[in-house]
Amino acid sequence: MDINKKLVEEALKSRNNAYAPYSNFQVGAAVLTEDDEIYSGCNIENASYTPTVCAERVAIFKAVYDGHKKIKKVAIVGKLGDYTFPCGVCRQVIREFCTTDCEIIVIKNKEEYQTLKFTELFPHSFGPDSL
Ligand SMILES: O=c1ccn([C@H]2C[C@H](O)[C@@H](CO)O2)c(=O)[nH]1
Ligand SMILES: [Zn+2]
Repeated sequence: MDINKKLVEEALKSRNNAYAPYSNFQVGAAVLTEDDEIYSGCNIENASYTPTVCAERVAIFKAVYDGHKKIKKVAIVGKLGDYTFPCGVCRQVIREFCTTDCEIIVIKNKEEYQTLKFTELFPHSFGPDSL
């Protein structure tokens, strides 16, 4: 199966695991590491609100914990039928671990998704090489 399609399916599946009783906005994400492993995540909210973690960061942190520090694709699905783009905090976290040609896949549903370059989404960023 086409890898983008596989990431779309994993993100959609992960969305079902969202813990989002406060916003009722369920999000799923799937990332592809440089060595072709897939890690997925969902958003996990909190009664105190600020500890909430987005789906993208859950997926990325799982990958990094397992030793995969380079990510070449990130797929995201929020409200079905709409494109959901990563929030600012997640863009910065993606920036930390992305490859130079990293792609973002935003998903409307199983059949409709679009791909964009991460640098298009987050130009002029501050990253590890800025220090
Ligand atoms: O790209 C996004 C945008 C929002 N959220 C989550 C955070 C919160 O739980 C809910 C509403 O903002 O959606 C994500 O997981 N990823
Ligand atoms: Zn986020």
